[in-house]
Amino acid sequence: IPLLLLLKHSKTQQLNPPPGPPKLPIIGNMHQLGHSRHRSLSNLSKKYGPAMVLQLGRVPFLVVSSAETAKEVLKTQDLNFCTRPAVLTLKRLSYDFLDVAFSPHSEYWREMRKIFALELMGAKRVHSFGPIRGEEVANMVDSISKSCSSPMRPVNLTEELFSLTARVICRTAFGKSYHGKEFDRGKFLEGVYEAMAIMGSFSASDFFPSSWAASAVDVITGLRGRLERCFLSFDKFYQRVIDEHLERAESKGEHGQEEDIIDVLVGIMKRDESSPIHITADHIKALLMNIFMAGMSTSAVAMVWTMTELARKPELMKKAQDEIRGKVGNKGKVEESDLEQLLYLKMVVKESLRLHPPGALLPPRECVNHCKVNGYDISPGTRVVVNVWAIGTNPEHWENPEEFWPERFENSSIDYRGQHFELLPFGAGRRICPGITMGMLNVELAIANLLYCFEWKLPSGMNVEDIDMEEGTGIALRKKSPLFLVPSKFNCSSMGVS
Ligand code: HEM
Repeated sequence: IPLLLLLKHSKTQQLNPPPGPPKLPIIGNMHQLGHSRHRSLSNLSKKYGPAMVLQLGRVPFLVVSSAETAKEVLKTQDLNFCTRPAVLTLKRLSYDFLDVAFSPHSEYWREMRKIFALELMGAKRVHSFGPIRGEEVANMVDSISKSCSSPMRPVNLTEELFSLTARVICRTAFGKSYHGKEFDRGKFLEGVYEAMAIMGSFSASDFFPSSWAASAVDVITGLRGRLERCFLSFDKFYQRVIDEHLERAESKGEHGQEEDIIDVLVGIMKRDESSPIHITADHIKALLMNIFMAGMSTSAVAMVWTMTELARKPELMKKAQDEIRGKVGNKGKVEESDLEQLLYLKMVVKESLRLHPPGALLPPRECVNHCKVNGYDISPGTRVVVNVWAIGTNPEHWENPEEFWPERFENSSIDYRGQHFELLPFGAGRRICPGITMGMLNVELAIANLLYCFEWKLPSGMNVEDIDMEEGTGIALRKKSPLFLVPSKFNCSSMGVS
């Protein structure tokens, strides 16, 4: 035994772990995370480097803060880092990891991801949901137009944009005719926010795995109870919607409407004998959880930050409006087919995603095999967090990184689809977001119509410096306080096409 201990000791001595701040007993570096995790971690990385290690409770975390190191982890060694840790809160909400987003890397995940990326989020399917996006954006424009009748009345744009994405995603997932009973629209949205708050909250069991004391802490803080209530209300609701879709499929076969996401999944469930995975109601529920949690607030958060940055720079807003109005002319609305030619608008959205990535820290990955990153040894079981916000504002990659300056992309090929590691709002590698096309269509169409249909001013007495840029807490990096702006209707009929 002493010989074995000696061997083990000499082996650990040879390891070269990444640098990191000194840690306290038991909690490690937890006290250094602060209110704004991406900013605290970014500050620490300025001292300890782009690959630094932190100990949170019993769990070691590798924090990545430069494009080069992100490329190493997300591309060169992706296979070693593309599993997700088995986090307890996510286990319940993902039906024991039957989903895509939190399921560990395995043959099962590959099959489910294929279904998600090709059958639910493939280009053809996403475009088939175009009429839903168009109608719901028009409803938002109508709702805002009503406010224009009282001059200088501010509109809560945060509320309008969250409600827009909720309507689009609900209709895409559940279909046009669906009206909830247990979970009406307002309550459903509350449920989604509660689930996201739970996912973003501190669970002692995740940092002290297999500890009875940590489980007790989660019971005492009420986290376990909240999680169970949240899970049960979603479960009951999803079951009813799935049953309705099954009945509809039995009774009518073809019902003549455009297929919604549950129709597609119910179809796979029925034809599925030869497929490697037998899809059940629980698989459908787990995927619905992903669609609501990963798809809804990310798009809305991106829209709010884009309008906030434009409100702070009226000259850029005017430039974007001139482009849109010049290209779209007097059609009365921007359609999805117009978006391709709105190059400045695309740069504006890209710049907003650089400065305010909704996923400021990528969802954690876990190292599977011992390996080296930047010459440092990384042990299996180490969780890996990529600080997308720190990379997007790293002065080594970006000129004047704090400035909102869409023109920086004018002669640049940098794009957000996982090939340019200085810009990672959708992540990269095998785990890259499979909802990019749908997310970007939601964001660009909404912003284009807001800019085309209205002139926007700040509420009276307010200056651009007064716009509150504080970030909220939670799983998506949202603007903390709602954005209020004053709209006035723009006369689109006066426009010609340039
Ligand atoms: C602007 C909108 C969106 C943003 C900024 C965004 C961002 C992200 C990010 C950063 C990740 C993690 C990627 C990684 O770990 O490397 C992710 C994963 C994911 N996203 Fe999105 N997303 C958006 C829209 C959507 C939409 C509309 C859907 C589907 C309806 C979706 C579904 C997913 C799923 C299922 C995953 C997990 C992928 C996996 O682990 O294999 N996202 N997203």
